[in-house]
Amino acid sequence: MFNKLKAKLSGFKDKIGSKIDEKAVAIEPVEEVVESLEELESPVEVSPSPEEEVNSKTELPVEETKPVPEEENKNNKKFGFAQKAKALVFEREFILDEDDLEEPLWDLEMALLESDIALSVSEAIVSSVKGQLVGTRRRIGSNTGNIVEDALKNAIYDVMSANVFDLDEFVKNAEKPVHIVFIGINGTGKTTSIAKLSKRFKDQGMSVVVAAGDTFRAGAIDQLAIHANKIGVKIIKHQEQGDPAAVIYDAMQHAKAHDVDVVLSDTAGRMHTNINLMEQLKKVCRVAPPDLIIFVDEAVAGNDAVERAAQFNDAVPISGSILTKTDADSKGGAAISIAYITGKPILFLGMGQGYDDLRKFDPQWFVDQLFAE
Ligand SMILES: Nc1nc2c(ncn2[C@@H]2O[C@H](COP(=O)(O)OP(=O)(O)OP(=O)(O)O)[C@@H](O)[C@H]2O)c(=O)[nH]1
Repeated sequence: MFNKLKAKLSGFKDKIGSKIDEKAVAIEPVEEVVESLEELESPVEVSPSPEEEVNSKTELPVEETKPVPEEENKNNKKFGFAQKAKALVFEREFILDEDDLEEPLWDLEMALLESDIALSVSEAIVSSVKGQLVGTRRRIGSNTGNIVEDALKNAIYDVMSANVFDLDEFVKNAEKPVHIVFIGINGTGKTTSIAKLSKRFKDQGMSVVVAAGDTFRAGAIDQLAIHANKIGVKIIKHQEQGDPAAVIYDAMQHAKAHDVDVVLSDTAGRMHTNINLMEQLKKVCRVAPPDLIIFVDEAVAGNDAVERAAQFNDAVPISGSILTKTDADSKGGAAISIAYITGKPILFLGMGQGYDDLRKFDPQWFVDQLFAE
């Protein structure tokens, strides 16, 4: 999972590491300067501490303070510089500045874009990483990997954690029946995700009905019926080519009459650009108002999935997304971008074809996966 993206992020860490090594080597000559300054220095008085200065000022009238001879003042300055340089070198620290980061950050942005992360999201990540690293003091020879990794983790976590909410908790606490409508294009795993969630809610002790609202594609009703049968939940269905709003309305009536907890409504796959089908979706939402609308798309579609999510969200405001086929996704771009672009959270990740291959989305878990050995 996300192997290509993992390799790219690790490349960025290495690049910053080499920058730091270069800078460490460049600092070495300063040590020689310090040594030669030390040879030059004649013993001089150390400048008084601020406390001594205050005391001396209170003890002596201002006019009695003697001016420091010019030669002695020079030595003091020299001494001050030598002290500072010594501190710099002996503590062997330096500060990362914008110049150090310019090239690696450019490479990072390219790597993120190549991983199908949307432009605005890549920019947000790069700007956050930059903000965290510029001005960071580093001890030469210390482990730089951690600060770079932490900066990347924070930046990715921030863009992925938009309005996170817990679907299980929502369903548990909402007035029943809870109605959830699933939308998206053909073949991305909508029906399979409905089946997975049916099992999840059933395993939590809730009663579930599925509504065969995809009356458009031949075989879609049978496909859902097979899943419902395997999982042991009721299906409400009409004839193919029937009105999806009518099927879903019936499913809600059935749920109310039989105290069913959750109604999961399938809908026909449709392109976000198909105005008639999008109008049909709005009708479904008017006739049987959903508590939640979940957009389903496949992670492997990358930027396309993110653009579709944004356009569906404009037509019927989605509550969140399920990204399927993450088990086959090496780039991770859709997963990283979708919540930031839509402002709606990822709810679950589909991670295989089995009913239990559904993972509740946790941005921290995702970010940790990206940096796992
Ligand atoms: N590897 C993998 N395959 C998945 C996942 N989710 C769904 N699939 C497979 O993707 C294919 C399409 O899934 P469906 O659930 O039929 O897709 P759909 O969106 O309902 O398609 P339509 O009925 O055409 O609208 C099936 O072969 C599923 O088994 C997943 O998380 N990982």
